[in-house]
Amino acid sequence: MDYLLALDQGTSSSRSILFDLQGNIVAMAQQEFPQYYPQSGWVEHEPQEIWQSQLATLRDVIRQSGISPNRIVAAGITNQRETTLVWHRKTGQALCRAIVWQDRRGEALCSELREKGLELFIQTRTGLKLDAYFSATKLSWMLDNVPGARKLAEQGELAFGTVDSWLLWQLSKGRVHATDVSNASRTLLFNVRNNGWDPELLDLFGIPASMLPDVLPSSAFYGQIDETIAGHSIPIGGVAGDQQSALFGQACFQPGMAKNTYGTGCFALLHAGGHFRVSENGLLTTRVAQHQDGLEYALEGSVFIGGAVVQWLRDGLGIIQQSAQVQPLADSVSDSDGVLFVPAFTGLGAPYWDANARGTITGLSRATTAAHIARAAVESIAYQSAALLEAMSLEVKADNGVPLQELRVDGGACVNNSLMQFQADLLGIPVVRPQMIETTALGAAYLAGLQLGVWSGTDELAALWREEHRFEPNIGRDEATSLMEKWNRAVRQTMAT
Ligand SMILES: Nc1ncnc2c1ncn2[C@@H]1O[C@H](COP(=O)(O)OP(=O)(O)O)[C@@H](O)[C@H]1O
Ligand SMILES: O=P(O)(O)OC[C@H](O)CO
Repeated sequence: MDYLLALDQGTSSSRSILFDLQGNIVAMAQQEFPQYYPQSGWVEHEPQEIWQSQLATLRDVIRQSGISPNRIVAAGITNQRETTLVWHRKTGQALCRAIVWQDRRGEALCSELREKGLELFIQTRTGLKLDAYFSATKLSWMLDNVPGARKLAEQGELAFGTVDSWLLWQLSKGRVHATDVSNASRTLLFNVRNNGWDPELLDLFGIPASMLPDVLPSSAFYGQIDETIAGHSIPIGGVAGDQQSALFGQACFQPGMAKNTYGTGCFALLHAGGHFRVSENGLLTTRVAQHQDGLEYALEGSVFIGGAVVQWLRDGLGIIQQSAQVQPLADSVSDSDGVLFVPAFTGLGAPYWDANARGTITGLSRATTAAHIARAAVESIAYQSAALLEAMSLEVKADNGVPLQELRVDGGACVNNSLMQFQADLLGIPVVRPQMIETTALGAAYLAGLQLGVWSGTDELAALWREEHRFEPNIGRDEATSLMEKWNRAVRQTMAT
């Protein structure tokens, strides 16, 4: 029996998972690492802590499994996206801490460019909104603020990368400086329609082309994990950003197929085939993980506070002690008795895009209990996702694309059956949970396995996908519409505050 290794470098922890060739988990190791918040709106990671935690889990998973590393056919990398790193080519030393995707310090440059009317120009090339979320303004900030950085960059001495590139550099002992299309398409520097770094965008953000990694398809030969790392060299056959990797791991290979990941936030991606859209509903167009020739896109939208609302019930309100307790508490009442909870703690993402909105709980009465608030909190995850997916459906319908048939789900909060049922009720389509919910890591393993010839194509992968539970809509469309109207009214109140 042979194995595939997935390295999953997330925002709060690094994980390594060993899969067998049927896509079953054989062993898993995880390590959290520190987050740094040097000032309001700033979020940083220490590059060495990212690498050392990933390395520790890689070694740990191999040790735990008792498998000889020469039986690992290939490794795949998947990662938190947009987070920006720069290092010295000669020494491999990081220039400064990584600027994390949540960091807002690039906002000043974004508004400058917005004032110059460049938003649409950028969106038609990248598919993205001009926002500090993406890598370009983070990289530009480093070049302007770390003493001597711009000069070194212009002399070709610095390398830029997202987290995948940083890991590739470390794993290959400085031999590989590369990224994949799904990660490149989150930088605001990559022209997703002609598949290359865009000279005009580089000019706009002041980025020297010599810093950039080579861009490869997501399933490709990236080089070897150096033999000193695991005792045997292992080919790296796949790289993808975590949300695109989850879309791949969910076997959403055809237009109209979609997944929603219910983690701290929620990330919904709808496969859009070869159709590039400039969204008018605040959605992003991004490249899917690429395993063959041709350009394929996904529509993407995110909910900032998803499962995190449950953490707030635990840490902020103290009405539960553990996340899992939310379900029995919420299920102890038959409905939220008119309570609506809009958890706009950090503003609202797609389709509302209001950075200044703040959370509200409406409809409180003397009869309201902690259970009603818990129920409203759980329902808010489904309401926000439904609004997002509705915007996606409208967008697809407007240009006769393939409509959403069902929603595949994963992420830590998808274990909540009541949440999944309510999601199906609101959407009016089945919500389907697979047996394997570690789809992010699985996607990276699939991409690597395809490259090494473990599978001949995506049909074989689609056959490995197994349904665990299907939640069919239980309410009429009129009732769902009326619920969404009430929700949207509550959202408007939030935006007015
Ligand atoms: N039973 C549950 N119902 C709703 N949310 C839950 C439940 N169990 C865990 N969560 C939430 O799921 C999130 C964890 O999911 P996970 O996929 O591990 O997140 P991430 O990858 O973003 O760290 C947490 O925000 C937690 O509050
Ligand atoms: O690391 P996660 O799972 O929080 O995902 C982060 C996303 O890739 C950000 O775009």
